[in-house]
Amino acid sequence: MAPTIDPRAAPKLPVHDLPTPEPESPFRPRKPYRFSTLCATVDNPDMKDQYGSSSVPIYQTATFKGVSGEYDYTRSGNPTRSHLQHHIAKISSANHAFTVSSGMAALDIILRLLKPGDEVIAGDDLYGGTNRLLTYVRTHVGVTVHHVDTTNPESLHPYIHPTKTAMVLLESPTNPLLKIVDIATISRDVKERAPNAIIVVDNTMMSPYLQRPLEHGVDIVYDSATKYLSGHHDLMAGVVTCNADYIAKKLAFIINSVGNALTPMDSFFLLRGIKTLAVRMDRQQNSSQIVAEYLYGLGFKVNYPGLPDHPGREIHLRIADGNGAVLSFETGNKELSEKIVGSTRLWGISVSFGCVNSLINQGRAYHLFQRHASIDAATRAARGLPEDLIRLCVGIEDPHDLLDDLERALIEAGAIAFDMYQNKYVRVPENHLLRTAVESLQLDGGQEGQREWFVSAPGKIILFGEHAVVHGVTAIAAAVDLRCFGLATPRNDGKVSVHFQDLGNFSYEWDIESLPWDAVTPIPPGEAHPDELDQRLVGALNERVLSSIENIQNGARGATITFLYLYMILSRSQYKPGFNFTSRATLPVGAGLGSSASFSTCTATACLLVHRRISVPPPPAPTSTEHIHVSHQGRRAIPVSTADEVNRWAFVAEKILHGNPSGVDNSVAVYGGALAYTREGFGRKGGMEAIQGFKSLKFLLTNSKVPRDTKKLVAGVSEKKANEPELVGGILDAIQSISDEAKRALADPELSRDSLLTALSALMEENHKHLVTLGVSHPSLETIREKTASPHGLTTKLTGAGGGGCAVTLVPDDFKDEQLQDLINELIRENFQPYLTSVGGSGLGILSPYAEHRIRGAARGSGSQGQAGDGGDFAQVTPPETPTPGDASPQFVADASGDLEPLRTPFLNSSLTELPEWSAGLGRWLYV
Ligand SMILES: Nc1ncnc2c1ncn2[C@@H]1O[C@H](COP(=O)(O)OP(=O)(O)O)[C@@H](O)[C@H]1O
Ligand SMILES: C[C@@](O)(CCOP(=O)(O)O)CC(=O)O
Repeated sequence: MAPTIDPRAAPKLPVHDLPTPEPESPFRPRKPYRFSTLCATVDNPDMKDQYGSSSVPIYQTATFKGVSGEYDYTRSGNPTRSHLQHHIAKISSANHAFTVSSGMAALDIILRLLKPGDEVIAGDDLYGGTNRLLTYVRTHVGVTVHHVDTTNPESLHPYIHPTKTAMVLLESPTNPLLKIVDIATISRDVKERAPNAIIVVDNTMMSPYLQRPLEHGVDIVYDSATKYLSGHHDLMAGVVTCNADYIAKKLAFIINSVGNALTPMDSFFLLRGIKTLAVRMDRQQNSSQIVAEYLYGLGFKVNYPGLPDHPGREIHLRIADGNGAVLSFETGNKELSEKIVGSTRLWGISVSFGCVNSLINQGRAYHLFQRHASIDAATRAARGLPEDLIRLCVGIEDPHDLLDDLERALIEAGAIAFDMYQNKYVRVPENHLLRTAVESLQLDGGQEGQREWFVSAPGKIILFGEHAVVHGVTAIAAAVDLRCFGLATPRNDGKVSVHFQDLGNFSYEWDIESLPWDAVTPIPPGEAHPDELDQRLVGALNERVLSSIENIQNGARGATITFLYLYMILSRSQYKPGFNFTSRATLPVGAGLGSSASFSTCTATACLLVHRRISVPPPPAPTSTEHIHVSHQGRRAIPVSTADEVNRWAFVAEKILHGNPSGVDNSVAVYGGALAYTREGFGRKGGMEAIQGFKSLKFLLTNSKVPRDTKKLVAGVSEKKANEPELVGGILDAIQSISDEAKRALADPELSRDSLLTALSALMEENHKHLVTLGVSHPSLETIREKTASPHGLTTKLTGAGGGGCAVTLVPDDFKDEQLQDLINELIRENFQPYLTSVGGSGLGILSPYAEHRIRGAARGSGSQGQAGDGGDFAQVTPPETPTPGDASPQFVADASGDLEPLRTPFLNSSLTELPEWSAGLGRWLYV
């Protein structure tokens, strides 16, 4: 999308006296400088600096000595302010300029020209502050105010009185609806009918660069210089300009009497800001055009004069030189608008506009920030200020980043979704039911019945805070490049089945109707699961479903109950789809790397998808503006609301497997990256915070291969806490300080890499000792610590629940590859299982269900086909133990239709080393 505004094409070049180049020859007329040159050139021949300073000095003084000088008292005059006012007059085509303490102060000075009995005609889409002051003047001064639709010049005619009409207040474009007012025609009409009326224009939205109303017959122009003129939201100022000497005299008298002229310091800063007005505005309005066209292309109602069908565009083109950098759009739904505004990151939620940073706000934000607080709801409605209106004030950031951020917010809020037929994002219909219908139509191709869903989620390492996190302490954890995969394959024979290849190849199937439906209270879509598990359902599953399976091991029992619990509680009475759920992981199971959470996340996602309680918009397909979407290539294509829903249900699954989980593991499995996680309800502020700076760290994970049970270890620590509250309380506090310190160190840009690694090593050492005191270490873990410490000098701590499982070793940047290989070999000789892993990668992934995103034929084979996927950093030293391949247990019966499912066979057949690459090669993965 090319910017459509070329500032050089601006047709009008105002003629200014100062400064102008000398004529090139007596025959060639003087050529006026262009606007940006005028802006940057602060030059007043009548006020040459005694030292030739290039920047106007700040005369920070209240008084001036002597009796004959030009200045005596800063309220009445100050050299810094004089320079500024001269400069503003020059760029505004004005004979006179005044600067006061704010935009409202400027209007106040102007309104003081009125006297009792006067009549004012004003627009009906005015800034709330203007409205408030007008109301005050009306009630306290005895002035009559007529609000009319100034977009139609004729609507003023009935109110123009030859003698009584004293002032006409206009603004174009209006804020925030960007309505265009023909200030030239209105000025002419008013002058013809009421020659003494003063026509005033608020020019803040345009600035003198884009519009100089004095050139169109207006008498007074005012600007809130807090906006574009200064440009950085670092000062408040107002500007008043005019041509007529008699008006200027009155204004000067009022400003001096009131005493609100701009201070020397603010005058200096405003003068500095003005020098860059043109360049800022060029960039801001070019980006605005791009943003406006993007939103318009999505089908939103967009208010921006740069759009071809904007009402009054012809008039605007006549009176202005550009379209400005404020636009607004409507979503059709107030709550949706609130979500969009709340989901942006780069666009700041703030009042005002004209700053180099982009801002966003909306109906409710107007109330919150009192932007339009002085217009009550009824008046707002009457004046057509829609509650769902979102105003965008575009700054100088890279427009691609602005679009990226806006697009992500629109996706997250559910305002746009991918349309596979058009191969692009489109606006989602306002009606949610309709939206869901469209999604299911898109996903199912209009057919009833199921499709295959392939999902995956990462394991995690906890660097600091395991166990303590269960009791409300902050843990610091990150996703690892080892994942669990889950495949839901439809069945048409009224059965549901599971196949857990990593758990002794366990598989089983049930007639759906034979499940204990009498023991379940399904939770309707949109409702949350209660904090406590439904023990009636857990009991029924254990006693009536699992008891008939012979020799089922604990791991498979837990996984089966987890699956069936979610399957049943998420069902709706009429809709109990049959399918097989198969899981496999490149993660070692039960080793402290969060296999249970990644399994829980896959199970929850599969059940939610199959029950149609979540759906996925595919990522944008390649377009000519590819660079704009670069951050969405497969990533962040799953809306946060969907991720939140999965996370809630993955936590329920973790409760079934773990008893009392903290929620850190499933949060990492769903959101990926690295987080500081604090559980709610323990006095500290709960929640998650993304942690940067983790991804570049290198870790060696070593599986001790000693099996252990997280549920028992977590319960053991709780028991110790109950028996020895002081000891455990002290340890919890100490671990909290460790996590806090680690967080600080990771976020500290000043800290050198060496110091960071040293700090993290020391904190890991300390955290491990506390875990030893809590009784969750194991001799095998201590052996790994010794082997890595001597002679290699590396720091190792247990990670996860301990009691065996895994240890994590921080590998410094300068640690030699050969030495690392020696260490790895030594650990393998000791019968440990090392993995070199990168951290901080993607969270939940769903293979795009859209045919366009699948690679044909990829499912049939296994191994390295298609492009490498997200697991690119994966560097497994030795594959984790491959579960013994065996035949499916006798109970397992393939799909009754006899069809070979497209993905299931290759999924089961690919080796663990091939699995990441094979799955990545199937097509496009969508990530949280
Ligand atoms: N790939 C998988 N397939 C089925 N169940 C799994 C899988 N991975 C983990 N689980 C479930 O999670 C349990 C392991 O949980 P846990 O002891 O907490 O280990 P971890 O530390 O790896 O999370 C297993 O016994 C099983 O019930
Ligand atoms: C011990 C704990 O902090 C982490 C458990 O991790 P894992 O099950 O060992 O992967 C428990 C929890 O946070 O739920």
